Amino acid sequence: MEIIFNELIDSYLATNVGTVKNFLSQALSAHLVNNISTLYAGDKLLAAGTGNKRLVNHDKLIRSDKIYWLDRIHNDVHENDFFDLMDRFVSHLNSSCYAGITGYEFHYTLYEKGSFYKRHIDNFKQNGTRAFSMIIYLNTEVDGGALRIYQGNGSQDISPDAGKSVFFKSTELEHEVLVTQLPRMSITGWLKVG
Ligand SMILES: O=C(O)CCC(=O)C(=O)O
Ligand SMILES: [Fe+2]
Repeated sequence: MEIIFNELIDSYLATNVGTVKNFLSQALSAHLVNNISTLYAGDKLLAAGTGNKRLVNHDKLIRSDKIYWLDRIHNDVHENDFFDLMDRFVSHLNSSCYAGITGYEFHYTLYEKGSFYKRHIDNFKQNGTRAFSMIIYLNTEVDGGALRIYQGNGSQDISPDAGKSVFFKSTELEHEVLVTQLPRMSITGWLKVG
C-alpha cells in the first residue's frame, strides 16, 4: 500500500494534483457502492450544502450531489476498512512529509444523472481547517462527470474511475464536477489541520 501512497504523494508534489489508480481494491470499492445504494434506497442521502456548516445553502444551481457522512460509530465493516486505510495514509503523509494532519472527515457522494458541482474552492485561507481535499471514485462505468481542475491558465479533466484517488490542497485549486450522464459515486473528504 505504501507504494500506492507514494505514487499519490509524488504526483501531488510534481503537479499539485495527485492521482493514483487502485487506491481502493475492487472489492472494497464494490462494497462501498453497495453501501451508497442501500443509503439511497433508504432515502438517507441528503442534498449537499455549500459554505460552512453554520450557513448551509442548498443551492441546486451550484451543486446537485447527495451526501452521507461516514462514521466509525456505524460499525460498518467496509466503512471501517476505508477508515483504516485512511489512517494508514494520514500517518504515512505525516511521517514522510510532516503534513501535520490531525483529523479528517469523509462523506459518501452520489451525483444522480444530470448532476454537477460548479467551479469552486473547498476552503478559504482565512477560516476553516481543511488542508487537503481527497476524492476516491467508485464507478466502474463512467459517462461524463469528469473532475475539472483549474491551474494557471489551463485545466485538466480527471475521469472518475473506480478505485482512483485524487488529492490536492483545499485552499489553492479551483475545480468543478461536469454534468454526469450516469449515477456517479465517490467518497469525498478533507484532511484537516488544527
Ligand atoms: O467529486 C469530485 O470529483 C469533486 C467533488 C468536490 O469538488 C467537492 O465535493 O468539493
Ligand atoms: Fe470541491
